[in-house]
Amino acid sequence: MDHFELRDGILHAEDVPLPAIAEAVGTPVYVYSRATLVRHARVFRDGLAGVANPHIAFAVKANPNLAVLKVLAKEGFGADVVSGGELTRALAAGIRPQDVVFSGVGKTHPELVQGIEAGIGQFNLESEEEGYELAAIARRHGVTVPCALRVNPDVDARTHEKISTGKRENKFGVPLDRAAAIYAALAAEPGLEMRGVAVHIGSQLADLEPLETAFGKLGALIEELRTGGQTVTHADLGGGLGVPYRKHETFPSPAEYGAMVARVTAGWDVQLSFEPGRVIAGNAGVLLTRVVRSKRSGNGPPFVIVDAAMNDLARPAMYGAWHDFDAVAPTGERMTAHIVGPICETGDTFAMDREIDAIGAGDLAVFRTAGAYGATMASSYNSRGFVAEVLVDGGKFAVVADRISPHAIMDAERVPEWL
Ligand SMILES: Cc1ncc(COP(=O)(O)O)c(C=O)c1O
Ligand SMILES: N[C@@H](CCCC[NH3+])C(=O)O
Repeated sequence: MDHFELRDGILHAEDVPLPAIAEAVGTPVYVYSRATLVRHARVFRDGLAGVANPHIAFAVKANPNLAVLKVLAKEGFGADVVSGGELTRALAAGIRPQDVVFSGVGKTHPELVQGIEAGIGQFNLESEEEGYELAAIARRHGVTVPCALRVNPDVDARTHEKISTGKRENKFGVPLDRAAAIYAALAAEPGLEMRGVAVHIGSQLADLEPLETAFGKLGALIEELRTGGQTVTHADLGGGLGVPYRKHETFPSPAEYGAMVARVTAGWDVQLSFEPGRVIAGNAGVLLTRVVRSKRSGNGPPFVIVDAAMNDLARPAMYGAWHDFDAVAPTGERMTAHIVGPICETGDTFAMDREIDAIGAGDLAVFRTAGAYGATMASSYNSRGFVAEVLVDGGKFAVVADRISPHAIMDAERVPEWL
């Protein structure tokens, strides 16, 4: 359930008719619902009722917009960040440094320094090498930094191969069979406080079993570490819970997920952290677009050319992902069409042979489930600029990211005088 519904035949975001946003801000534009973000945050937290004192860190990569982060900060969420830029955003949005977890395989030296200087809550180390580098920086700063070791459990998350992170061949974490030795080696380093373990096996997970398998392996590792004399007080279970992209699809609920977590982790005696992204933000946003024109295509269905493109919403082009497409003012008529953007690539295709609301030039429509991995993956390809973002709250709305024009991008470019 989300807050994007028809009222008197017009699609609204909460109490705001989408045509009002299109008129004020133009299209394409991402539209987020504050009420949906808040509801998802609470449903996720409530789902963890069986877990003592869970720490929930929103995966900033899913939607790093400052206003979105602030909504979640107000819900008591921390942040899972994977770059200095995300760290800066999380702090700017009011998330306390101690509630920030820093993940990522390629944290650079300046990013490690930034994390230390900000006093973040935990570094999730993804390699032994990173651990030694962080330890050296920590010693230079005269501090001891809290760390968890991310392990690669070699579990197939059964999701799209490009967003699977927990198979042996993926770049993430350290191999489970070396984890205890690496943990012990890093725990001996002055400057590091090895306090826990972390796992994240992938995104858009449709079933709980791979997660349960991964968590089971993590539990066994905790036991092994403790038997070996190590201290383990924290475990980070990552994110990954999938969301429906098509009407009538069902996914495990946060409550089912939480019940599984409570069962599997009973007796671990650690503080658990979570890094949900998509499940919080995905269905809290749509990409509002306008049909530029329809074009006949031989004997086949017409091409409905919209003003949004793969540079604004990359998921269909990148992963062949499905996003429901609905007219803002549906007439009840249906048609079959190919939905494409204006970019000069065949890959700029949102859907082929899709049955959709009958729609034509000038009409508004939305791509649903665009609140996660939408605007954040945008580019300015074909010199289209960067898409704008709007946050709705009841009957009001605000632009929370300006549209960045091709002019503004050009302003950052220089032609050397010798040319
Ligand atoms: C380390 C880490 N944590 C959390 C997430 C968030 O995942 P999701 O948006 O699937 O919940 C990701 C992305 O998959 C990730 O790489
Ligand atoms: N960008 C991906 C998710 C990546 C998750 C990264 N940890 C998507 O749109 O589905």
